Amino acid sequence: MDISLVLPPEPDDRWALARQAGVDHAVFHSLEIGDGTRPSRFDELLALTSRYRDYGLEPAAFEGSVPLTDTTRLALDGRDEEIEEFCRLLRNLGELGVDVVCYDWMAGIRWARTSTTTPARGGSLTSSYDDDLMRRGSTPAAAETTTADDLWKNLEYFLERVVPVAEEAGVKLGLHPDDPPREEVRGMPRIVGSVEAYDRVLEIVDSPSNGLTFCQGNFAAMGVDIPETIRHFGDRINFVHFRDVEGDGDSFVETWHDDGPTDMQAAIDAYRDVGFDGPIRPDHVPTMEGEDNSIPGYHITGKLFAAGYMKGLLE
Ligand SMILES: O=C(O)C(=O)C[C@H](O)[C@H](O)CO
Repeated sequence: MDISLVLPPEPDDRWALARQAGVDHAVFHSLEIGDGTRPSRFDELLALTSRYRDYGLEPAAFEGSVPLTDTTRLALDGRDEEIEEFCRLLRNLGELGVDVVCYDWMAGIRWARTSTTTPARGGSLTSSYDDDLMRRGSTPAAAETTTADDLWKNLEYFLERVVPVAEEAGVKLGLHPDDPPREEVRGMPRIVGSVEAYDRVLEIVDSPSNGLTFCQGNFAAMGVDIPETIRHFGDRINFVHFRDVEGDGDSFVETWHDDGPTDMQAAIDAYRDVGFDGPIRPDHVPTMEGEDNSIPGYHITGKLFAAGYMKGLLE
C-alpha cells in the first residue's frame, strides 16, 4: 500500500515536506486544497500529472474535485452531460495511469462538523460533530423532495453508466461513506452509512472497478469492528482514508492518529491480509502550532506526523 497525502495542484513547501518525509504519492483534491476546480480535459490532466511526476510524486488518486455534483445525485437537468464528463475524466485518467477515483453520494450537505476548533492534545485543534447542534440549522431545500429511495435510484443510474467505462479505462472507483454516517443530516436523507448499504452498492455492478473508499473514521463512527469490516470488504477496498474518531454518528470527536480507540496496527494488518495495494492517506489531521486552521483537517504538520506513524505501523 502506498502512503499518500492530499497535496496542492501547484508545487509549494508541502510538496517538498512530503518528499522529505518519504511520501511519494499525491492525492489531488482541489475542493480541500486548491481552487475547487474539477478538471477533466486530457491536456489539463496531462499538465497536472506531469507536474506531480516531474517532482517525484506519483498521482495516486483523484478525489472530491471530480465532475460529480448534486445535479447527478439528485437527477436534475444536466445529469447525463455531467455523467459524460465524469466518464471523460475516467478515460483520461486511465490514459495517464491514474488508477483511483474517490467520489461520494452526500447530497445537499457535504461532510459536516459542528466545530473545527475543538481543543486536542497540547493545544492542537481538531473537529467534532454534535447532531443536537447540527439539527438547529435549516433543512436543505432538496430535503423536501428527496427520499432515500431516490438517492438509491440515482446512484444505480450513475454506477450502471460509469462502472463499465471505469473498467475499460483501468480505473477503480471508491465510494466514500457519508460523513457523518447517519440516515439524515438536517432532514436530508443519506444512504451510504452502513456495511449493509455498501454491500448493496457493491452488488449494483459487480466489478473490481465498483469499490469503496474505506474511510476508517466513518466506519469507527458506525460502531463496527474495523479489522473485521476490512476483511469483509476485502478486494473491493480501492482507497483508504486512515483516521479515527471517539464517539458515534450522533456525537464524535476526531482523534490524533496515535490516540483514538481503534487498534490501528490491527487495521494495517487487515489491509495487508486482504492484499490491499492501493493508496492509503491520513485524513482529517489536527491543526498544529503555527497553522491558521484555514483548511481544518488538511494542514501539513499533522499529516507529516500521521504519515510517520503509518510508516511505523507498516514496518
Ligand atoms: O469526510 C471525510 O472523511 C472526507 O474525507 C471528506 C472528503 O472531502 C471526501 O473527499 C468526501 O468525498
